[in-house]
Amino acid sequence: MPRLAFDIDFCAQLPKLQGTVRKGVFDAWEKFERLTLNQLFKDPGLKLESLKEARDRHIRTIRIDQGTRGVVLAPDSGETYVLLRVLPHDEANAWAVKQKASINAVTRAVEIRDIAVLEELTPAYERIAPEPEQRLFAKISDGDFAALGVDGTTLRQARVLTTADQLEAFAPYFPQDQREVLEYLAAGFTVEEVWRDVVAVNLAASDSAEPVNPGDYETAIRHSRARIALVTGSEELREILDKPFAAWRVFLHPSQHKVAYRASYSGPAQVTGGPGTGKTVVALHRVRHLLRHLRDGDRILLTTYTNALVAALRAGLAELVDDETLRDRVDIVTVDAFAGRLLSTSRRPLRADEETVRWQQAARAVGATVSPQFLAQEYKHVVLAQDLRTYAQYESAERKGRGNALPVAARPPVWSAVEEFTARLATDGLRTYLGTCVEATDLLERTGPRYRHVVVDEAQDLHPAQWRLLRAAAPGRPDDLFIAGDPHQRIYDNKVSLKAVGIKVAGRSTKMRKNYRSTHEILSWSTALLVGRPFAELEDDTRHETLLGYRSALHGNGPETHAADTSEAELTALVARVRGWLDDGVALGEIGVSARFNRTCDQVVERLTAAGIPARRLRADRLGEAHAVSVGTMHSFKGLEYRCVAVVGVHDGAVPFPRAVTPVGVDRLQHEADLLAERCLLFVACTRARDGLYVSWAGEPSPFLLTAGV
Ligand SMILES: Nc1ncnc2c1ncn2[C@@H]1O[C@H](COP(=O)(O)OP(=O)(O)OP(=O)(O)O)[C@@H](O)[C@H]1O
Repeated sequence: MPRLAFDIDFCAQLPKLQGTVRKGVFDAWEKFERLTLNQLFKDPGLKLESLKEARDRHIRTIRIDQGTRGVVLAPDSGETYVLLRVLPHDEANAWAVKQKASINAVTRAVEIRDIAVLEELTPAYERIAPEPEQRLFAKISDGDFAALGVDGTTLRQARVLTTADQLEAFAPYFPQDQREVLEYLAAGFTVEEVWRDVVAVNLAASDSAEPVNPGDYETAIRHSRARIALVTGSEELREILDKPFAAWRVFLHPSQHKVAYRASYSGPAQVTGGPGTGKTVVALHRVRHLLRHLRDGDRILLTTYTNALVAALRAGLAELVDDETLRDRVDIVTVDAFAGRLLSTSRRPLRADEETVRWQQAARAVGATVSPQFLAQEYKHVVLAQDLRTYAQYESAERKGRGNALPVAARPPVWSAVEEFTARLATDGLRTYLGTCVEATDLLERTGPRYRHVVVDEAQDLHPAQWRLLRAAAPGRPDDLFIAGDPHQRIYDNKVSLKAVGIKVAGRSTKMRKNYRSTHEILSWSTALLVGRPFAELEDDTRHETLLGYRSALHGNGPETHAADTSEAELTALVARVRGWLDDGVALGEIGVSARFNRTCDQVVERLTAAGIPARRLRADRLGEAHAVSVGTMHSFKGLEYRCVAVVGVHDGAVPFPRAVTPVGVDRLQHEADLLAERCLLFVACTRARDGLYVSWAGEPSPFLLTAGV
């Protein structure tokens, strides 16, 4: 039976296609379902035409609606055709004649290349190329290229390239799998790494040891799951057409698929990766996989850091899992809310501003002479982090990672202050979030785990007390914990060795490298904010990594920066910028504005509203609001994304915010950690942007911006 499948590049076009064109696509798909190939070729409405000047006779066009044609891959063998692009009539023909389809000899997947453009570019580059040994791929042998699936034609073209910039110019025209191989090699990955991380993951889809049959497109299409969607029913197609941004539901990269749909992990598993590499997407698909195999009575906990992210995860899961009763078996809550629910306590959580006063009172009551800031940090980073319950334990505790010595003789008053602080909280009907986690963990350890699986997103900011709670929430069995996080986006100072909290992910940790969100320009600019900084890996504090090696497949404009003389002028410029985006067709709900302080956010809302641009403070219950610009603090932007993002108030004295940075004199290591958290905060805010990033300040720019070339 014939059928029409859909290429990922067609899906990328979807948001821009008009309703009549989408309907035309739907009608064409239906025809393929109803008619035989013979009938399809004769159908006067479909007009399945070959093109006279086509470089590849397998590339044809079909009628979508008046004036619009679809370009399809129409193989001789098999009955599956693939819709590659939908374009106005003349453009469709012009594009179609230049394309050539082939089957990758190693990955066995279908690839499309713009052979006409490649053949035109190659001689021009050859003329200006230096000696072969100075060219981009001089050190890679033909044999290695072949082993990675690079064919003779691509090899000849790749051999003329001298710089990564030249590769970028060629990239959109190269066949997809081969392009990825070239880009990773150019980024400095070894042949072995590219084989393991790029090629082998693609291979997983095919199990045959037979040589590839270059004419068997039917099989090759099945091996192209990462790029070609086979739609099984009209409902599924309607969903794809109606929810054009949800490409991640359909096209997982093989590396994502492998991690999310692995049948089982023998213990806790972890996925790491830079911003926008699809960690949340993988976590959601993992939940779908676990749901499919969940036994009666078992439940899943899907947890993250903020309420806004809870709302985003809930919306994401609803897109991925249609069955509501199945979805009801997943509890989606923040870790703190989970702890509070377990205890069903009526005690009120302590606000941050109340904490300092209470530490002051506790210190005074027991005659301790240390500062409230020191006590708060000692409680969080030593007492709660190491789960110390008695003075004897505290006396012998190592205080690793603290930058100030505390001789044993000085510890009794500190411990007394801690006891005083916690006792007063209890009498006053108050609690701290982390203290609640400790109590909830004790409860679970007495009464037993509540979930079969726990899936954690944005894991990098969790405190050891929160990790212990999650560890206790599921029994230590295969697939107990699935953890997604990025150490580069740590914006609260919780450095955790997972091993120390009883979670061993060694051998079950995967790193994602391909950024699906931001353009290459936004990603590299933002990365410059961090370059040269060592980051502890989540699972092992002794290993260090840099951000090098993350790549974005998308291109666009670079970030725009704006230096204003005054805050007033900065707000005026912001209004103009937002208006510019709106004029360019960006929807209100696709714009986010972020600042370091609540106060600035309020001013932004006020100014935008006064200018007639609807704007709202970001709230979990309003995520995805279509009719207003979202305005929120940098902290609240964690994990979210917008088509266009403005980060404002990035001036000296605000980022880093001096009050959030412990003075060197109080604790040298804490000072460094706090500075790094502030740097990461700016990085997180900037990497929320998909297509457009705008960064502004009044007066002197933040010193962090200087590393990004401002
Ligand atoms: N395979 C895919 N195909 C298409 N889009 C994808 C794919 N994977 C992820 N995306 C898109 O990329 C964007 C980033 O994904 P996601 O939020 O999962 O990344 P993340 O790694 O969790 O990001 P961050 O750490 O910055 O919060 C989203 O818009 C998502 O829909």
